Amino acid sequence: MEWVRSEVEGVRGHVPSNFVWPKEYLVEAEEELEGPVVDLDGFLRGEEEATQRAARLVREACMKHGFFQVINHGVHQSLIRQAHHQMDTFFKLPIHRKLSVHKTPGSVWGYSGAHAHRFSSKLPWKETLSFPYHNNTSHPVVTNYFTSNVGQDFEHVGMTLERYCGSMKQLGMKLTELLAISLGVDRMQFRELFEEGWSIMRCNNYPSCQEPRLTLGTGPHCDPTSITILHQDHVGGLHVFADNKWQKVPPRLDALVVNIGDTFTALSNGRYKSCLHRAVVNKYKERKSLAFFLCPEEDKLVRAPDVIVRLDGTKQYPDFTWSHFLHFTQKYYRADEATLPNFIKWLQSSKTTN
Ligand SMILES: C=C1C[C@]23C[C@H]1CC[C@H]2[C@]1(C)CCC[C@@](C)(C(=O)O)[C@H]1[C@@H]3C(=O)O
Ligand SMILES: O=C(O)CCC(=O)C(=O)O
Ligand SMILES: [Fe+2]
Repeated sequence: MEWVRSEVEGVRGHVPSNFVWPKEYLVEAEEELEGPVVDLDGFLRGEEEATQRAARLVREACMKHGFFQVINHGVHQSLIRQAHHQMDTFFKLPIHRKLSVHKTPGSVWGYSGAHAHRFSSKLPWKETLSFPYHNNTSHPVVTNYFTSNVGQDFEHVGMTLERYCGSMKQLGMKLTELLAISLGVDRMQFRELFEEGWSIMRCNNYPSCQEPRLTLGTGPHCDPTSITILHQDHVGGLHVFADNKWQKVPPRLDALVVNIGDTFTALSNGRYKSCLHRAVVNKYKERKSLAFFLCPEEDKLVRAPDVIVRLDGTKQYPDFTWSHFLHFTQKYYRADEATLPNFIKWLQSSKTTN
């Protein structure tokens, strides 16, 4: 509880009131989600039939709820294990060291305990560490992030997480191809937008909680980003809203969870749903997850391909840049289930007032 005590006063073994979520958020999930588990092996080997099969599954899942899992994804199991281990090394640090990389206002990067420095109610029962990733720089950005912000003794942690991010970026780029195929556009359609983009890597630690039914690890939201590739540990706690109810995503250590985010919804002209999801906590076990958010290059325009817009007959979203959207979520709006429509309204009203 050290991480909570450092941020919030008055912890007495119960859940402080700013961690208690209103009743309507606390509806439990009864069922397990039968989302598709897409085998990527044939697609990654360039086999045509397997690619078409994978694209069909992805298309169906993205139109329904924006969520699927992938197996045979090419990321070594041992790298995933090591990344989890190194994230633990960070979260086990004494609080004063974690706070030395505390997020600064308006920035996505750094350590955050329950986001208590940003919000005053509906606090999430988690601590997070977020850092940027880019593969085409002359220096190892993640390793440098750790050595210059956490300490020289974190070089090895940084190097492992750098390799993990490298694998995520590579897989993310392949997923943009599969998504393009599934939308019926050129498979390289989205490459240019994402290739040079900065991705967001976020490590999540959800401590066990005395009263897990009163709070949430991460409240209901759609990721504002484009494609999220998540690995959850064996504990379980990720829920997806599908068929009008919350459903549990049972952990599968060999699988990676893929979510469509708001920015990809805009790129698909609204055909693909941004996945509404949340994470719950439990009384006995802490839970960890690694979330890699693939983002477009900051100042390039996010706009659905003309072929799609022509076929659909209308353009659902105005053009915007990821840097503008990211700024909206860090300065003006706490990401939730309606971030994209509210961003569009904000964009349009700021155009008319200027
Ligand atoms: C652009 C972003 C905003 C958040 C971090 C990245 C990607 C996901 C977003 C987030 C996780 C969605 C749930 C709410 C949030 C506040 C959180 O609980 O962490 C979001 C992130 C954030 O603004 O820090
Ligand atoms: O921890 C999880 O399972 C989900 C985390 C999440 O949704 C996020 O970080 O955006
Ligand atoms: Fe999320």
